[in-house]
Amino acid sequence: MPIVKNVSRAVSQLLQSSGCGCGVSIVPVRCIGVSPRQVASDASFHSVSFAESDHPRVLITGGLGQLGVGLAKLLRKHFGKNNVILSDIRKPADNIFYSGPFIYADILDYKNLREIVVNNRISWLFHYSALLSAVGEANVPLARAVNITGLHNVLDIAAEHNLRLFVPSTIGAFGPTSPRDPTPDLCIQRPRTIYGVSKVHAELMGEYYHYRYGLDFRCLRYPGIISADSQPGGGTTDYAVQIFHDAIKTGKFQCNLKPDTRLPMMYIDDCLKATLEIMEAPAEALSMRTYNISAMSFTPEELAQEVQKHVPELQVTYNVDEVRQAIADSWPMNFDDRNARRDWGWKHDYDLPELVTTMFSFLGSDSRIAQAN
Ligand SMILES: NC(=O)c1ccc[n+]([C@@H]2O[C@H](COP(=O)([O-])OP(=O)(O)OC[C@H]3O[C@@H](n4cnc5c(N)ncnc54)[C@H](O)[C@@H]3O)[C@@H](O)[C@H]2O)c1
Ligand SMILES: C[C@@H](O)[C@H](N)C(=O)O
Repeated sequence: MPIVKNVSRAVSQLLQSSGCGCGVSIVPVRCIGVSPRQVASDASFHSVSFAESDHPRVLITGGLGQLGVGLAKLLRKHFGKNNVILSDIRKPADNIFYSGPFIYADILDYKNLREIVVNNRISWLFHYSALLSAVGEANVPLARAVNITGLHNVLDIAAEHNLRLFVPSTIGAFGPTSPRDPTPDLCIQRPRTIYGVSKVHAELMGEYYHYRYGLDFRCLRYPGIISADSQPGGGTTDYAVQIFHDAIKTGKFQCNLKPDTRLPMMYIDDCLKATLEIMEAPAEALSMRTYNISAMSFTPEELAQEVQKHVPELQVTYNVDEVRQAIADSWPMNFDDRNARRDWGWKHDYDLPELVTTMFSFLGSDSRIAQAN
């Protein structure tokens, strides 16, 4: 009888302690072929990390998309080439394969992912695999599997192995009933795309695992990201990358959004800098676990005018894609990122003129691609 009493007291203490996020000692552990179950552990994830002198061992999922290769390059500079493993389900180009460790990892294969984390002693995981807004609408079952089931696998493995976990969210996590100008961190989130729904789910699940199990979950809501040496993966903001390539190649650009569609945007270097900064921020500095980050906001017309300062002969026409336009019309026009600036010192470097100049200096010469090799 006393044993039963002690056990029930311990269980009730554990349940009461949930919510503070500190010292919670139940971890969800999944057994292959068995439904999720819980085992006791004395881990405190907030304090568990690598020793001060060590570098984290990093895994990037979905690393061959627009953002992953640049992230690997930045992290390898900080933590050493062999401490950062890039992964994807696609075959890497030679220059990427030979620039550092690459591994096949399907986030829908829980066992394979767990094996990679264990065998490589991973301590930080950047979860980049996703189907973006436009391709997600074109294949909802796949988007649901990758963006939701895949996230569940990543969350369980991260909690089980005490990982620090970064999951990017997006301006697409807001919807038509959210305040759009500006959009604060905390407000109504009722997105109308499977992409947005899956990202709100990721934000909430990550925060739930943080408060319930102590998982060190960190999340940034990225604006549309603009990069010179990597192609976007099928989103609503892709036009803002394509215009540079078309301006150089043909001098003609057909935009699939209306000229006055205002969306938050960011240059890739700012995005990756923010990602590293929030992962390095001391836990005490983070009053929240999901932050908006912002740099600039523009319309296709404003971007075209800035591009025409470099390519005056550029001709821009508009052929609106109804799916993308409806998505863009439901997203924030301006992003309020005051909390990120206050809590961990977020500050962007690139506004529209610097972005455009930098894009042309990279695209004009192939210097950036050459540097990556
Ligand atoms: N690029 C942006 O403008 C932007 C903006 C906001 C948020 N984000 C987020 O940042 C992350 C990276 O974005 P991105 O632009 O590089 O995306 P992307 O679409 O370019 O790349 C996603 C990658 O995920 C991989 N992937 C698909 N299914 C997979 C699976 N089953 N297992 C493993 N990998 C799989 C794809 O092969 C692809 O290389 C995503 O989570 C995205 O939602 C991106
Ligand atoms: C905004 C972002 O999440 C992505 N670039 C998209 O348009 O889907």
